[in-house]
Amino acid sequence: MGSMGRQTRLPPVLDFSAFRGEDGPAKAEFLQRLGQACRDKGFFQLINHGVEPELQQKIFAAAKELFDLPMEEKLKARLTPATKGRGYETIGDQMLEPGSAPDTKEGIYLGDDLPADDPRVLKGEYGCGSNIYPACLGPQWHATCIEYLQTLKTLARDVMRALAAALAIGDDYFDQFTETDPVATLRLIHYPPTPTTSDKERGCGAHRDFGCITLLLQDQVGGLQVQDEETGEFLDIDPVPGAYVVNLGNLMARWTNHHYTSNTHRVLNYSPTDRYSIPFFYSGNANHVLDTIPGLEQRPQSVVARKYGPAIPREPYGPVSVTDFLRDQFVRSYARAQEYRPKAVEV
Ligand SMILES: O=C(O)CCC(=O)C(=O)O
Ligand SMILES: [Fe+2]
Repeated sequence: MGSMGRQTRLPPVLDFSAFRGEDGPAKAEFLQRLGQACRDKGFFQLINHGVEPELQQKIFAAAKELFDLPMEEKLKARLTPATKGRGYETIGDQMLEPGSAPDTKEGIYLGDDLPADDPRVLKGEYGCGSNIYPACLGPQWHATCIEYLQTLKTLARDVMRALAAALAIGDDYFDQFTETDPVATLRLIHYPPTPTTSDKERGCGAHRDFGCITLLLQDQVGGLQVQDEETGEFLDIDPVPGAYVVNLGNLMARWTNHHYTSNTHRVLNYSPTDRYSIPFFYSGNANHVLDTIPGLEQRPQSVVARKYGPAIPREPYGPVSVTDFLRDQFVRSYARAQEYRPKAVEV
């Protein structure tokens, strides 16, 4: 394939104002390109999404403030089995890519603060709990995270409507999944430069996201790559200032009967600078039972997926709740790091 081929294999940058606006042909073209991106790689970038740059700057500042704290403070908010998918994880706690070394990133997971007597908390559902973060950061830090989380929930709901529109299943099809308290998780991540002396070290190992959609805000350092499923090649996703990188996860692939695909991506921060990124994972109502959307044609597995094995088995699918589907994948990614390095956190 020549340079033309490489160009066309890069995920598109899509203008969300075309979906929200009144210009019919522009909207139709947006939906056509969106559908194609979701079938091809399940990966695209979104601009003109309406999230204010000031809010994006505030959340990056919050991330830096956290990661600059002494390790002793950060470890007080550590992710453990008891914290139900919330809290701080240190370098090496997670291994997203089997066969690599544990990821050289640190991060924190945050979500809606649910009271201890919420039925979802009592049942121990994935991603349902209360936030834990270093107390020295104070309530303003937490308020910034919640403001950003709420803003991204609205954007995610709209992106889901666009995905439904592109599937021609009715724009509100996914509302059943999102209207009542969708599980949504914010992750702040810091990548020190990835050591280049080992071919096993990853900032973030190659993986497919677990949930439905991810809206990822990355800084200008670069290092995010998405795999071309036909050739296996990892393509650099050059940062577009302020844009969201939208990833479809395994839940969406399964729900759409593999009509839309999840994608494999990774981060190798080979720059000499620290990198910060803010993924937001949108997973829908915890107790929603997933079935396959009727009428969607299953797309064949790619050469790469066949070679390395699919991320999720294709058939048979019994009904599964969102919470069970997610928990399983999450737990395995931490258990893997623990087997590699027994002192890593137990989740
Ligand atoms: O930091 C990034 O750019 C990617 C993070 C990621 O893939 C994840 O948290 O699932
Ligand atoms: Fe990811």
